[in-house]
Amino acid sequence: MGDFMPVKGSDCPERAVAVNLSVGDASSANSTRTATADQPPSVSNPKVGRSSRTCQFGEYFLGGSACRKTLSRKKKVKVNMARPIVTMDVGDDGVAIITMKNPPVNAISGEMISAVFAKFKAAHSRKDVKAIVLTGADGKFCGGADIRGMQVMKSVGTAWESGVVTMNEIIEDGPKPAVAAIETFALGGGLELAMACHARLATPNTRLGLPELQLGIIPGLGGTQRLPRLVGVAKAIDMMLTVQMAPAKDALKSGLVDAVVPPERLIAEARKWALNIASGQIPWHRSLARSDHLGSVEESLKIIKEKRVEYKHLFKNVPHPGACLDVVEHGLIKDPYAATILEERMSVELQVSPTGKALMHVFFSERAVLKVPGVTDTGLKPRQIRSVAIVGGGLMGSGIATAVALQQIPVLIKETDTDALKRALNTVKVNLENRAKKGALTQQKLQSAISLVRGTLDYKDFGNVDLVVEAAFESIPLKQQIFEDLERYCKPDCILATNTSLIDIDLVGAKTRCQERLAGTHFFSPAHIMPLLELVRTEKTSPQVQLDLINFAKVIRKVPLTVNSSIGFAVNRAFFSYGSSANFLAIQLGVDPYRIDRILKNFGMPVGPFRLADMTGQQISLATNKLLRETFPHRTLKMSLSDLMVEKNRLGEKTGKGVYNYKPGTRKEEPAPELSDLLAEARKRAGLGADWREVSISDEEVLEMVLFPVVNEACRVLEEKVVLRSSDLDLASILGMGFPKYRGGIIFWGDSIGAGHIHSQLSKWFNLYKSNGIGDFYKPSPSLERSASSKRKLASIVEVSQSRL
Ligand SMILES: C[C@H](O)CC(=O)SCCNC(=O)CCNC(=O)[C@H](O)C(C)(C)COP(=O)(O)OP(=O)(O)OC[C@H]1O[C@@H](n2cnc3c(N)ncnc32)[C@H](O)[C@@H]1OP(=O)(O)O
Repeated sequence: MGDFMPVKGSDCPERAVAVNLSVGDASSANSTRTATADQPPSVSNPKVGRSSRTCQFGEYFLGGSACRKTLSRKKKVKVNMARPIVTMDVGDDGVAIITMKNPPVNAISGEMISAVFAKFKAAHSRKDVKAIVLTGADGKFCGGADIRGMQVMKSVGTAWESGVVTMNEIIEDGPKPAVAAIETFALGGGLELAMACHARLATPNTRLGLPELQLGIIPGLGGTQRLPRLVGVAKAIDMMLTVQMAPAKDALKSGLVDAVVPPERLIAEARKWALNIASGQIPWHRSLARSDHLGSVEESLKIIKEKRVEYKHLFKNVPHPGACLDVVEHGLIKDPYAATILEERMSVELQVSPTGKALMHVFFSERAVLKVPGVTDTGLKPRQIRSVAIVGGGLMGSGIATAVALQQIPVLIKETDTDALKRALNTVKVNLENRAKKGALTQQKLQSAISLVRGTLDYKDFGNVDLVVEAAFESIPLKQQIFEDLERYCKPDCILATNTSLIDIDLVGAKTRCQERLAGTHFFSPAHIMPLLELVRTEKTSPQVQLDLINFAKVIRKVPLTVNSSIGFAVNRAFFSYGSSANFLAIQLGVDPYRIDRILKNFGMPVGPFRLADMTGQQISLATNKLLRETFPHRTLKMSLSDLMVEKNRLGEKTGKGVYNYKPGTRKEEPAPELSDLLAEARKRAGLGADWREVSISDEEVLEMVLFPVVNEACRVLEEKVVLRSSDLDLASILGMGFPKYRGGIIFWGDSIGAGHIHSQLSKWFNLYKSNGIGDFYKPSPSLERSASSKRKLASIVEVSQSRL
């Protein structure tokens, strides 16, 4: 623990940035203070002091009037405008309890923080107050700054009005000790407030962290400076960069909290602690002044350098992790006080950056997807699924069984013969063991999970299961037969689901009577790893069954995406052109497939289209393509390269050869020397004669030619209301296809480019290549066309229609 070392901000000669301090209307903010610092480290496009509109501290957290005006113009943004309340009660013992209340998570708006500061000032000026306890209402401390407010913020502004200076002065440098009494969570700005207090007490169920980086920003209320000084540089960086939320007991161990106490004693203990600081029995720590967790500057810089290497993968295409480390470094080399001011500036700059906007959009998309009008808002209670049966133990079936067993739910796999059954059970066992090796479950849980997986060759064992997931081949007659059998053998309230990735559920269940308990559960491969689960409903699927499946998805740690039944559902439908457009570029235009993959990877996709086809299997890519060509004959391209690959038994990873070659026993791809011959043969078969010439095309256009058709089809998915809202499709593209999260999802990205540009490029390629026999592949969809001509966002194509559900 560091000794008490008063930090008087204005005494420090190094603080060079003039900061005009004025916080809202209610605070102490009439004072001005001059602080100094060197130039801020820059983020990708630093514009501090150059933007057009002033950002006031109150606006930053959605309290300012300008921000309210922005909101009232944007009526569609749903914001909780209930006024936050901050109360202060002074006890006979001389402790002022300041309580933040802003349901549901006590988020910090401008109004709220101004009120907190005002209460601190009031407590400081009252003679009967000896010490202060800061806490949150309703059993929660604070979930951080109000993200809605940050989301609608448009520009940084010219004149800077800092809030962190006020916080430093009023809380940390204030004349009376303050203790944070923390329950449930202290996150982001919440933890920053707590760290500015002189001690922190938490209940055992509390989680603490600075998760700002998940939003594309960095902490902005001193977190990058105080956290390293409380827990050490390495741990602080790990926590911020990996968005870790430390449980109370770990926080105690690392020094982030001073004591863990039961909830019923939290306030009483915090009062005592605060009084003991006031009376000098406990040291009066000011976090910014501490150095007991820091080594020498050289040691700290070495750690930062190593962390830049360790987390290199997080820095690709985004500015915020680098900015975070820059500010930490700045505070270690220079002055932590000045660094808090730089940190706050950069945090706000990042808030208006494309990455910030995209990641905040994803934050709310993740929450919106759980809300299904007519299902989750009806007061129905989900029924628990206590046992599951899977029909078919192939790659998907065994993956699904693994996902279920991982959560300690009994699972029964049905196969058609003993050998297939043995293979399936063994695959599940190996999957589970691999998860255990990665730390996902303990040895005890592993043994228990393995014991919960059983096999059968007979539907007679299905009598008691609550859910059946059919994971057989993609054959309509086969699936129809299975569902007839299931209806016969399963109990009357058993949910019957199919894992088809493409076929309309109505078609699968055409011969089934119990339509209300029929649904699709479309897992993505590998099913025990991929987080998305498309829950496909028909007109007849009952709300109860939908709710049960949403709940089941959460239990098995999947994100449930409700979609209306249609060919390919949301993800496969929107992305079916991903591979076929790449195929067209490679065969018809002569673009090197490896270059195409590289361009897509640089953009942020986990793998390019050719590597993806090798991964899923060329046969599967071909089968999917065939089905889609039957459904959308005018706009589905033939996958001539996949066709050839299958013919030559180059099925991808599993045969060690595909578009790439693979060393036996590895998944590491290498360029295949024979590819150019294969491409030549594919061209010949496509009727491209001796006069064929490759086309010179920029990387940017390659990227657009692969991804704009995806946006185009995604518009159709919205138009047809396959998904409930555009943010659902954004999330689906991220979780199902690995579309880069920091680009906000396929529609959000399309809107960031603009419907006009996408439309004009597609129209150009449509006219240029229509003679190549590719039909309407590049033709803009009517909804894209309308968005372009009306200059409306693509996201507005689908409106959530409660009445329809
Ligand atoms: C200056 C500072 O450094 C900047 C910051 O502080 S940025 C903010 C940093 N904080 C965060 O990133 C934490 C974000 N929130 C969370 O992780 C989780 O919401 C939580 C752990 C606090 C609570 O989780 P949980 O109980 O599961 O509730 P959850 O469903 O996530 O949230 C409840 C509601 O609160 C909203 N909410 C949560 N945190 C919010 C926040 N910081 N701002 C605005 N709304 C928030 C959610 O959108 C949701 O709204 P809805 O009911 O309309 O969908």
